[in-house]
Amino acid sequence: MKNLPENFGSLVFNDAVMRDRLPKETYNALKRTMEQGKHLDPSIAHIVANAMKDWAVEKGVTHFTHWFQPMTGTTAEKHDSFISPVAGGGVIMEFSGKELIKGEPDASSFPSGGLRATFEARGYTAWDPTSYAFIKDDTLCIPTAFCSYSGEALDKKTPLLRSMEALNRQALRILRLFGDKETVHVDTTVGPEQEYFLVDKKLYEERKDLLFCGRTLFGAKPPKGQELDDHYFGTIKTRVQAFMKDLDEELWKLGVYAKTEHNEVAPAQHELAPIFTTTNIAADHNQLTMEMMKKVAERHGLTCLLHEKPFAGVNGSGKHNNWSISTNTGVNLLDPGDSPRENAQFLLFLTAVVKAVDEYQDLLRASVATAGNDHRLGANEAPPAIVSMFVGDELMEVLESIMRETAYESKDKVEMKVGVHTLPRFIKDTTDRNRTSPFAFTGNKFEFRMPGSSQSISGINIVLNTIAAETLCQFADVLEESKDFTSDLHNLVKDTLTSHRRILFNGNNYSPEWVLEAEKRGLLNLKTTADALPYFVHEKNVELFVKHKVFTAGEMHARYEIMLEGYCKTLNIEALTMLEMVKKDILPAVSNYCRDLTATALQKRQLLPECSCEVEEALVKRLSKLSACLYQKNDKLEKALLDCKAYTDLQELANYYRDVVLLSMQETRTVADELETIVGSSYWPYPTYCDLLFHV
Ligand SMILES: NC(=O)CC[C@H](N)C(=O)O
Repeated sequence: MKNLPENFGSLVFNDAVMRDRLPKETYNALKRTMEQGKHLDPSIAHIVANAMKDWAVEKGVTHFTHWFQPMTGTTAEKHDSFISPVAGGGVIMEFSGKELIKGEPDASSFPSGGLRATFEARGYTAWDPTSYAFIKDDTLCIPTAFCSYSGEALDKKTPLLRSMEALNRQALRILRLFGDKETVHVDTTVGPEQEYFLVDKKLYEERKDLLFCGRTLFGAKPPKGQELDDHYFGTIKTRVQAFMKDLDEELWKLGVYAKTEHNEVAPAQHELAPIFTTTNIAADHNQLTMEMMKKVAERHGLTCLLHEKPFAGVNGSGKHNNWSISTNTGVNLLDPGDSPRENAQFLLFLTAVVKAVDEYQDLLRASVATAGNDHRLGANEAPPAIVSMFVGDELMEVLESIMRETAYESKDKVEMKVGVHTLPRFIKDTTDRNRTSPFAFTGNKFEFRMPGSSQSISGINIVLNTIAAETLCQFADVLEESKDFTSDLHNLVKDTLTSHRRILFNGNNYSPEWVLEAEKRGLLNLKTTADALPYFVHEKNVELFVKHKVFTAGEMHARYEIMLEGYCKTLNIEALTMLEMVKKDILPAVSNYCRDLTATALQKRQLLPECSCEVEEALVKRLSKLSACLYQKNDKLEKALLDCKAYTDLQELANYYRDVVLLSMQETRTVADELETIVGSSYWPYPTYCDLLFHV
């Protein structure tokens, strides 16, 4: 792209465009709404809408859409053209303030967890002025929140905005205690690292499992996997490089700060990391990034797989959520700073997060619970299902010295007093990394490594923002009553860290010893989605979200139901795909191979009766045995699926899928994968792992 700075955000109705095209008062009013969350005066909406339309039409746009994020995890849009008939049979292009502010898509066909009955179709989309409008596929897209007629959130954006507001309220209370009078707004920021696989589109289309499920349900291990670590940061192949270049350009035009791209550990796996930005914008941008990855891949004859575990035996894909808290004046509140005051404030925020992660480990686990992520967590470089927090050895030593009130083992052996002493400089520059940790402090932010690659980041950040808001709120309640701030602050940090020390773990999260140790510490180990989701609606968690006005109890129960249903439906589709692949493709392929082997042996005998047919005989015998076994396993899976009908309770059904259906699928796969290693290549009905992973 020529002249990148000039073309960056060329498809976004951003600040520069608004300043240029809006009357001064309108611009200022809109800015106040964006920066301070102030209510938008409807009278200015019309002026904004008109300016947006003129700008878009100049760029060849004919349609607009409210762009929203229903509970499907993807985005939704309904296109309307700008045309409005005029006398004489012509049209003019129009876009009203009303159309900008509010849309009325049919809400009944989106998951609502019982919040909407099918006949109650009405739902509303409402403009989110904090995220810029943009042009995609010649359509003006207005980022919007989506709610039901009675106001319940039916999307991921509404509660995300509410959670950001909750955190803002509580963080400001803390800042005031430290004498900060300037900050008017506190936001969380996120930089989500997006992992993905690229496979050849033609090969992809030959596999029903990839088409229907986004992951391979079968596939024997290829002779080479990722054991040589030669793909990680390796030279990028020409075709992939061309894809990345195109992708960057598309994203830059949309104002997405695409920054780092590299090969990941598994063959055919890659990563894109953007520069961090305000959380709701980061969430919108991540959705756009995933959409663009898929679209741009198509142009290059590739398919982008965003599933958490498309291939067994190699790394899965995560979305590491780099989360921080910062003020409107640009101060990162998770940066230790240099003075005792900054350090004290940092330690208080850090402690709030430690307490939040410990007390709400169940919610964090539930926020990343999907059928796809179950395959990833705890395997091949992904963190395990046990939530713990890494702070690095140096910071841990400081925290220990605060907890024990003993001297910190530095040159001058100081006893660390919060608010009095200065943190050692290297805390700020820490470069420690712990790839096995689910939640790692990385110098000035937290990297939550559990989220799956296909997930919207909204859900996890709703949880992060709200749990941090809660612990900050508790701290503010105590400190606002304090008569001796420094001493009370020190004690608060010390006592809180001591009570929540169990969540801090710097070691290897993969070791079997950690599982036992974590159990001793009383940490949860929720291995599957079916285990984790019920925690979402535990009393303390419902209380939390209701208290901070992020969810109503009804909205939470609806979401629990949607997530459970999603889990069951995903497994059902996977099991049905498996049945079909075995019956229609794998068994017939084995049969064809056997038939040819038999014919060869018979013909050989006819030609030369004394000639050995040992190979054909041995193969036919082995294949017949294995295919009979596959037939039985498939039958068992089919019966297991039929038995699902007996369950009317959704949680029980999810448990059944976890305990019976998944197990049965695994048994089927084992036999089929063994067959794949024996059947001749030209007979096998699908491209193999070898083809998929090494042929881009
Ligand atoms: N290099 C890495 O950070 C690997 C991460 C791994 N792919 C995951 O699933 O989280």
